[in-house]
Amino acid sequence: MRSDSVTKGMQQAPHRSLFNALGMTQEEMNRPLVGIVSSYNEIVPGHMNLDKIVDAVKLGVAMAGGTPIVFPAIAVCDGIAMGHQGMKYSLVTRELIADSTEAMTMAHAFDALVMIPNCDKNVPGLLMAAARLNIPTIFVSGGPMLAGRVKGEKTSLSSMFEAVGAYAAGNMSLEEVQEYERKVCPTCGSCSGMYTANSMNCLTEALGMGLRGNGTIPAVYSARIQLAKQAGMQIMELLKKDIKPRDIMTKEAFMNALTVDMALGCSTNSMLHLPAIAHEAGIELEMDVANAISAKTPNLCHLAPAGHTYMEDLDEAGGVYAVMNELDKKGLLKIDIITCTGKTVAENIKGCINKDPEVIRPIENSYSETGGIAVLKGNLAPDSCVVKRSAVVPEMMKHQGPARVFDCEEDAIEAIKGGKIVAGDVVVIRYEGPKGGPGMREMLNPTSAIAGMGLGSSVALVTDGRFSGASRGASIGHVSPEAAVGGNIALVEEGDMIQIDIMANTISFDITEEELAKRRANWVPRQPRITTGYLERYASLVTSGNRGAVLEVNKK
Ligand SMILES: CC(C)(O)[C@@H](O)C(=O)O
Ligand SMILES: [Mg+2]
Repeated sequence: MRSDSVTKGMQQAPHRSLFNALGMTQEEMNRPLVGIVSSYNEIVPGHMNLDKIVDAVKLGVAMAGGTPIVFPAIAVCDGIAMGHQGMKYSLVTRELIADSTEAMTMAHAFDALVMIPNCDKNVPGLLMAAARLNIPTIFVSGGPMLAGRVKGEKTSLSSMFEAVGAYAAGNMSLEEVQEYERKVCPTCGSCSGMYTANSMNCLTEALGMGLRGNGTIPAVYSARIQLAKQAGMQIMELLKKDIKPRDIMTKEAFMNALTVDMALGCSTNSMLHLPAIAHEAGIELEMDVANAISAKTPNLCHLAPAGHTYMEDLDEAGGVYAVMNELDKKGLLKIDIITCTGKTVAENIKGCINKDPEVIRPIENSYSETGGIAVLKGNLAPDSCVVKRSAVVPEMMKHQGPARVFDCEEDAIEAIKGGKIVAGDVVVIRYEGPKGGPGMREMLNPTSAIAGMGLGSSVALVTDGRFSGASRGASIGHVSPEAAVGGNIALVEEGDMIQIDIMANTISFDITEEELAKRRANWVPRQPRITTGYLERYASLVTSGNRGAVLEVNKK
């Protein structure tokens, strides 16, 4: 056992003295040491219940003969970090979570790990750590929040953000906004639409790293506690059989995850995180691959913000396995690959039928023949950009309009709220990329303002930053290369005509080669906005959005 190096032999007598200090018995020291990575804290609503999950996992591990040992991971609430400088510190925590988990695991020679994430960056951060460390690992998340209820209708956080836009446009009263404020987030858990946290928790199941229900069982259901106990017991099975993350997270598993992503209509952030996780597993996931999968995968779900169904509905309908079952009818998944259940995908999804065709469309009656996400390319984004196609209204699938250029999110918000953006405009927000921000801010405020002010069917937004899973409309993000490294998005000028064709996967602006060369010659790099601390180091190492914004030494 890996842990023998801290528990067995004469040289380890000092180590054992410290395990004694922890109150551990000799029996516990003799058993496999299972690290439980707890993302519990008191600021993230999606994490405030993780202490209960941790307790249940510990019980499961102990029941199956292991010694559970808890250590923490930090976690940011993107909702609370939204729309201010704090959002620069969100994506960047993904790397801190991965790195600190690596450090704790290596330092203490754990034999196996149970990862307990829930919100946006903890899921990919811990999946990255799992792929990097490659010791037996299983995931159990905290689970989604129940939907809120306003005026008898289910609702969620995306409507809350849009209510602010509606208020600014004079379309909603203060009392109504306050009612949303009180009611949209009624329980603990990750906010109840197909936002980033739930997208990533569902994809953990699709990747084979979490048990059935990991993505969908609501945080407040007792079934979530049972799932945690099962995960605790199952890690001991994985340890016995020596099934490791890279045995599970193969190229085929990532293809399955991308396929499920397209069917579920996941957050565009999945297009950052899946390549980053794959990179840790030694697999390079190109954006072109995502597009090829999107081209042949029907979109089956329209959860909020694309529609009016929520995670609790998806769970009732049969969850991720039921979606996979639909996809399997057209042979869209690799089903003979191993998962954390110790079984293949085929064995896992057998008999998991779709119980609600309103929530999971049958494959022969999909929302669209192609997937929820589209990757676009053209002179505005030579290395690609992404859009949640399933949340774009038909009128905006093809759009042409003048560029309205802003060099930061705040300036764009001021213009939108000030009524300076009109129907037809294409709002360009740049210098918000991984290096430029730094930290690639997630911009739910401008997209919600556009939607809430009734401009969703006439205004597009293009950025080298990123979006929330709660963003809808023609919100096109991750433009690569980003402005800060001199990408073409830095060369766009106010009034340039921009053409977007989402079904054709193209995005460009009208400019001659000569004019583009002239603008490039005149372009002067911006001074970094932040020159101290973690963000300075992050900006110096981060790659572009199309590479998953992974950190790399001495590379662009
Ligand atoms: C606040 C949200 C909704 O969680 C957002 O951060 C997302 O990415 O989906
Ligand atoms: Mg987010």
